[in-house]
Amino acid sequence: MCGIVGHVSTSLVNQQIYDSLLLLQHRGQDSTGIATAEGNTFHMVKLKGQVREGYRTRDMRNLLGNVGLGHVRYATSGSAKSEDEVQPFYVNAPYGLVLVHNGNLTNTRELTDELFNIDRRHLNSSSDTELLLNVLAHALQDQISGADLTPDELFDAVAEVHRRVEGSYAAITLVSGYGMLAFRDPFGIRPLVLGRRYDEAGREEWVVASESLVLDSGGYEVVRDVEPGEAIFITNAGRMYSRQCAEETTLAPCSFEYVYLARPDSTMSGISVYDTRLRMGEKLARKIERELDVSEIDVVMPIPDSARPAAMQLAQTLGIPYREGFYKNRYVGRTFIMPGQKARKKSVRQKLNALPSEFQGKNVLLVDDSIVRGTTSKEIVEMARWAGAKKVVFASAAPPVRYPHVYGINMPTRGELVASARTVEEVASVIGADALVYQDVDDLFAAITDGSNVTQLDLSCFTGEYVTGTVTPEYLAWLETAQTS
Ligand SMILES: O=P(O)(O)OC[C@H]1O[C@H](OP(=O)(O)OP(=O)(O)O)[C@H](O)[C@@H]1O
Ligand SMILES: NC(=O)CC[C@H](N)C(=O)O
Ligand SMILES: [Mg+2]
Repeated sequence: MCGIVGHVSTSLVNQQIYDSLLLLQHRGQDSTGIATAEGNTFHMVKLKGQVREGYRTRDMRNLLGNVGLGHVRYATSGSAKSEDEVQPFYVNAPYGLVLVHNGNLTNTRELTDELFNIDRRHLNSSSDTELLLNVLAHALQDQISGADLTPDELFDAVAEVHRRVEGSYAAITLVSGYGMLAFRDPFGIRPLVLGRRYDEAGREEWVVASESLVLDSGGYEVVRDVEPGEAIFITNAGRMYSRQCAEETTLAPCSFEYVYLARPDSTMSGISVYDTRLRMGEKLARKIERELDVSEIDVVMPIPDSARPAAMQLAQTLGIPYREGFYKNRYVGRTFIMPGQKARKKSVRQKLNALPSEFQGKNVLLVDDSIVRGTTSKEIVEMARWAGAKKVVFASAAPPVRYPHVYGINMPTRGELVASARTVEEVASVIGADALVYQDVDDLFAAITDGSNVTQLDLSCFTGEYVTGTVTPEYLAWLETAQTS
């Protein structure tokens, strides 16, 4: 999952983009890039690694202009290591376009073939984002009629993107000389929110971003989410246009955003991530009450960071003390989104350390937001025992992850998923826990949607049902071989 942001401002935008990307760092750590538009010229800086270590003062100084966009990447297509796949992507025609993308396309093979053999467009990487940009550029080229580009021509091009492209995409594009275009796939799988503020002269400044916390911190009001299938165009002068560009839309946001990916202080589709995690904790507590003898549990502990709100609420619901027995090194990034199993495994130990005084002679209930590959939980259970725990019970605030996630989270092969071909008891034994309780899918659904207008979610990694309806067994088999590294 990546983080994207675009700003249309009345003053230099480089620092704002940098600040926004820092706030979105939890969505991707592989690489980052910023592009700005100064008149008809794009300035662009792309780097491997994270925002804080990457950008130098001289990079920032060159990023001139009042309009720009940025990206933090967590690779889901192609390779995390490839320099050629760092976003933004650029094409010089029509007009000059740069694009950032969060999501994952599922018809990349067909698009690659069509773009080369029919549209005669050159592709220089195996990134699906490069495909998305080229489909958009080709469609826009077909739309241009007069000397000046109109919002409707841009929106018609997005409509063509919706017709050709399958999968998930929240994207932001700069159109040289004109402005910034943002659009979201017809299922709204990946998030995108629009914000506005006023400068000292009362002029509008706009932002679109993956998460609302970017808006909060920049002093923007949340205007609304970009609707599924909708496109928004903001001119360089700050005039905003929008249009629904898809023939049919169904809002089905990715449930994994609420489980793990998004920051708790963000709100997506009108649903607070933090409140969702509290509700997940409460529902999981009820299930634990039904399945285990709760009086035997001495303490509830979260696996930092993402499990904290759920574990806190779970402990309160059960009336059991909540303790923090694992201490986290804040300088190690998120382990799940690191490329490569070796790095992930090493990082869990570097990242978390157990405090023996909290474990000695106790029956502990460890709560994590999810168990995906089982890398974290296996190490954690071992550490809890080493620290002196008598009994280690594990609870996952998400249901078993049994199916590949094809919409922008890197879990493409069933073989990697610890729960894919195992019963709950078998997973418990793999991770070394005395007992294991998973959230039910219905409870997760209710925890996310309760009190909101959202009636559908992408729950595919838990259920195997893919909302776009275009994910075939043949595609999933191909994915296993074309795995991102
Ligand atoms: O079963 P696994 O494959 O290990 O994946 C699941 C773990 O990975 C994530 O933590 P991560 O360290 O990425 O981030 P966090 O600090 O936000 O919890 C998630 O919160 C789980 O703890
Ligand atoms: N996680 C994402 O959104 C990744 C975007 C794109 N698929 C890439 O791999 O670069
Ligand atoms: Mg975690």
